[in-house]
Amino acid sequence: MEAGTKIHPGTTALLATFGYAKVKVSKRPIVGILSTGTELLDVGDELTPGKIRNSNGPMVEAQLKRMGMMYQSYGMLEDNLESCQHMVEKALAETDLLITTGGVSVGDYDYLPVIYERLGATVLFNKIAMRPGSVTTVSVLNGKLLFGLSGNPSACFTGFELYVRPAIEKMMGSLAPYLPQIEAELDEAIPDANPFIRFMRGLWTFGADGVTARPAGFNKTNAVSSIARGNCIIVLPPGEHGYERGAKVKLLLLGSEQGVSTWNI
Ligand SMILES: Nc1nc2c(c(=O)[nH]1)N[C@H]1C(S)=C(S)[C@@H](COP(=O)(O)OP(=O)(O)OC[C@H]3O[C@@H](n4cnc5c(N)ncnc54)[C@H](O)[C@@H]3O)O[C@H]1N2
Ligand code: MOO
Repeated sequence: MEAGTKIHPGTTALLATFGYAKVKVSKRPIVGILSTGTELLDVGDELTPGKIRNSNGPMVEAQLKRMGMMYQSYGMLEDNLESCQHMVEKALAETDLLITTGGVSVGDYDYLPVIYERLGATVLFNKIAMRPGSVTTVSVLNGKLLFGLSGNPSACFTGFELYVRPAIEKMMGSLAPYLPQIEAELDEAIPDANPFIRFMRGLWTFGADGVTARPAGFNKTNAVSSIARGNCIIVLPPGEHGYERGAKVKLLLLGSEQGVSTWNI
């Protein structure tokens, strides 16, 4: 088996068959997660005016778990420059890479860009011509990557799958770091046009017409329900027109937790 091959039940069986009880593997990096925002409440807290429960922290943890990764959570922090900087420094010292959510745009209380500057981190990019997740920022300090994901849940989710996931896979020497990609037909029109490439939470199915896909519900950047219902990301290239039903699109496939109700074999 080639170095960089993922060990799954089939490869485990092959190794066992040929007498390999132990093999050399890549070390899994430890990932730090920090959610920022004065408006954030813990999952178990009662909602109060102007507050919102922290869904990004648990979501990113679950995205890492789905990849089989280990993580260290640094919880939530209010938008306070000193305490956020202190926590970023602590987290960087204790982990191999750090994911932060929120506070990365141009608002008065968006402190991550200032923290990167104060720490002397090299910003690799701080704007991407895509929707959602345009504010996704990646910097590097002493060889450690800092992923500044958007606070908006759909943008945070997308930023993880498009940028964090392949980076972690590469760190482990993976030969196939990107989400699997297939082609499908839209079974619902997406009428609005967008000058930027869009990565839409979608739902793919396999039926009489082959593989078809549709948006997984309300698809705004602040939406959480479409992340919950989606099983793929529909890639919509930029343009002056929307997409008709039947249009061919590319899909990036997410985990396969969602089964089907019946088989038609
Ligand atoms: N002048 C400009 N303003 C903004 C731009 C721009 O280009 N120019 N881009 C907008 C875009 S697009 C996005 S996305 C947001 C992202 O800003 P941040 O990443 O700094 O995120 P926050 O402002 O901290 O939060 C955005 C939104 O998400 C909610 N949030 C934050 N953290 C969590 C969490 N852990 N769980 C659930 N929800 C969370 C937060 O309450 C806000 O509603 O910037 C735009 N502005
Ligand atoms: O980064 Mo913002 O999510 O493009 O919506």
